[in-house]
Amino acid sequence: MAALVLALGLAFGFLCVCSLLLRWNELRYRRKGLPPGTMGWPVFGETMEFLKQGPSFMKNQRARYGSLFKSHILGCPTIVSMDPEVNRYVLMNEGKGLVPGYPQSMLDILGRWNIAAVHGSLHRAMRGALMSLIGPPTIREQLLPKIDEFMRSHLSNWGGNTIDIQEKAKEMAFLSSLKLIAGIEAAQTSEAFKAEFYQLARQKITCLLREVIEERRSSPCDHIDMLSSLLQSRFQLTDDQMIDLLITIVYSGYETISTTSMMAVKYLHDHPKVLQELRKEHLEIRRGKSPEEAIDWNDYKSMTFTRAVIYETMRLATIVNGVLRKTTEDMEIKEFLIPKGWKIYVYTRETNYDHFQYPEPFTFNPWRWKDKSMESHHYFMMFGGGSRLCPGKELGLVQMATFLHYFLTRYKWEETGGDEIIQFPRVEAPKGLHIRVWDN
Ligand code: HEM
Repeated sequence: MAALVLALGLAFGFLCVCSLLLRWNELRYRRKGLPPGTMGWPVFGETMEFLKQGPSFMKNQRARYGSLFKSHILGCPTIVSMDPEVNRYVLMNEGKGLVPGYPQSMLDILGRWNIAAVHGSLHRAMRGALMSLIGPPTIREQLLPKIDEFMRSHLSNWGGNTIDIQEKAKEMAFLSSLKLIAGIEAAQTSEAFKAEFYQLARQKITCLLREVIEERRSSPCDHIDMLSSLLQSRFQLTDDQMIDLLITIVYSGYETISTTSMMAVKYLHDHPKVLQELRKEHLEIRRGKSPEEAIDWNDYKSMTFTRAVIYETMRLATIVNGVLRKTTEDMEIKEFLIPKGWKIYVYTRETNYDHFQYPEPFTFNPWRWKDKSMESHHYFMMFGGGSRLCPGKELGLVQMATFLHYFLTRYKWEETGGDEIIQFPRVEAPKGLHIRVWDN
């Protein structure tokens, strides 16, 4: 009996302490004008709930507090915005007291000069340098032929095998960017990079890139790749800035491109009509070409259904949940006051499933993108917006379209079955996505 009373007493005491802590944390962040919401536990906030429940946590909070609410997630007091108007305002007004708000862990990998860590005139200069490396004119003249060559070789000899398409898509994204940035193709060098990259070993990647830069300076050969463009660029970046820019290119494209490509293969497998129409588009392009002939810019531009399939994949799978900003001064948004130093999570995921914007939002329907105005719609934020609109958008699309071109024209496939795909915090197949492939 005494033990029972003691246990009940302890449980009661524990509940009292918990509710006091929660109450204390709410009071700590109570400020006039803040949006409604809860702040969770001291230090940890609501991070556990957010990571465990993911999108449901966001939806529940929205149901209780509206599209703009406060929380404490990922170590910071944060305003979560699921309001498309506010999201657009935040993205379009970077200069007015808003800067990127990514965690230190990400900056540690990408470096202090990475484009997401710099603002103002330095950001404009880095962006100018980056666009000259990966903008549409460079893709057309220099990058597309290399991407074509890479995809042909990467997608060879798959027929008759069972492969993990998640792994192949990751290799595709990583190795193609190495080829584009510094012409790295030798298996030995790319394997060295891959090992460090997969372990997020920034220091070693920096050393490897520094060696490549030194070699390039001492070698008399003419190279045509991003590194040589940077070395001759009018933007005159320092070696450290160049290295951070190159690392950012590899990291930014890696997960986005590989995951979208894997999910496109998944959705195409599950939707034979879409697959049929897409294959028709690609066979039509091949019809006028010899097997060894590369695809060119006009071929890419004619891939309108492919573009629609890629957009629909990115929308339905939600490859990017949102972007983070930090306030550098107190600011007013929609009659609320956001204190200096708070994060704003521009959470765009739910916009992808908006019934008005995308009727039957949970159906995979690439035809909805045939209406070209969808891509320039105010609420289309899958590539961000404003002065930080993804500079790799076109390059990413070209890489994925070329990958699909060779995959569909060369092969047929079926899933071996049983592989699980999770959607949050990021889209992945924890044990891989295995497919049996045979020649077309
Ligand atoms: C499916 C492919 C891709 C998706 C969905 C995507 C998405 C995004 C989004 C949402 C942003 C905005 C981030 C923000 O506002 O804080 C962004 C920025 C960025 N992306 Fe992409 N991206 C893709 C491919 C690429 C590729 C291939 C590259 C590089 C080659 C790239 C490089 C960058 C860079 C450097 C930024 C930062 C721009 C800045 O801060 O000015 N992205 N991307």
